[in-house]
Amino acid sequence: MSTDHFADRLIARIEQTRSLLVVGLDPELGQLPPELLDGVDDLAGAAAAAARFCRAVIDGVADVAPAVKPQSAFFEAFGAAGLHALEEVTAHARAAGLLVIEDAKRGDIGSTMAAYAAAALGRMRIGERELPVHDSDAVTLSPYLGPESLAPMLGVADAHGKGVFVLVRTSNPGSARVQGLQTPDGAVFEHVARMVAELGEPRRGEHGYANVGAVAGLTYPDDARVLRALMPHAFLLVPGLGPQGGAPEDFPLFVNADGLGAVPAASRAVAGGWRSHGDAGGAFPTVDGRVRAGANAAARELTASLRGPLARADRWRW
Ligand SMILES: O=c1ccn([C@@H]2O[C@H](COP(=O)(O)O)[C@@H](O)[C@H]2O)c(=O)[nH]1
Repeated sequence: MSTDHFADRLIARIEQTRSLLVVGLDPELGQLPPELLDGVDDLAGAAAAAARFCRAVIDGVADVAPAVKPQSAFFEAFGAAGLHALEEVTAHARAAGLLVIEDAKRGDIGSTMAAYAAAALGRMRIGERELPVHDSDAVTLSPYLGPESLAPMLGVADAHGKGVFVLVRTSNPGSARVQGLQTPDGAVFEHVARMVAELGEPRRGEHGYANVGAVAGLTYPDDARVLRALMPHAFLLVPGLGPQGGAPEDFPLFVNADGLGAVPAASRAVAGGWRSHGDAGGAFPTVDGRVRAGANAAARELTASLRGPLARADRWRW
């Protein structure tokens, strides 16, 4: 059993790749180069094409990003073949050295969460044996069933060096309607942030960061300060770059003074790099090469766009 700590592993990868960028893998078929879908006419073929696309993206970003974030919905949409594709993509990313954050947004009563924990973080007990299942490094969780609903997932995370990211302030426009509701002690998302901090306090690694992180949308930069103050030791997973309109210049608001504590996540802006960056003078004759090169160039460009604003923290003067 690994006793490594998720946040320490994430920091090690950040230092190795000199990048904070988490690359989302959202293989919606419209995002794939059309050649990958030539002759595809069933779910198994579509799932295989999606997996091939994700493998090429992974190969393109393995040296320039610490982690990938497969969106499980896009894999589940292909049925059983999609689950197989998700496992294959996860294994490919881990073999390439990337951490894998499964974006599954799980949340249910405790007994069901134990099954979700086995499914996402990779251990299924059968009799005396504990068998590896789908081996992600972390998973996103919904907090709305309360802290005890998260306990089984945290138990598995603690035992196996894994992590969780709890939805606190999501990037979508409608999040304000629920998460932004005001109570006498602050907005609902502030209560959730306090819960994340409490759950994380006994779960801090060598670098001081907890294996309980939070999702905080880049599209709500005005809330970054309060979130950072309420959860100083949580890693924030910050989606919203690119098509959702989040501005790279706002990302430093989510980062701690040590230059750590937040990782931006971008899916379409990187995986879609084959459209804009992937054909440098026809240098990449294969579709896989084009996807790989496009993702690599887009990831480098996004990382560079964050580096300037981050330079105030010593760690990022690279
Ligand atoms: O608050 C949240 C939480 C999760 N997401 C997920 O991130 C990606 C976003 O894709 P982009 O192409 O980078 O916009 C997607 O899988 C969402 O489910 C989020 O956007 N916001």
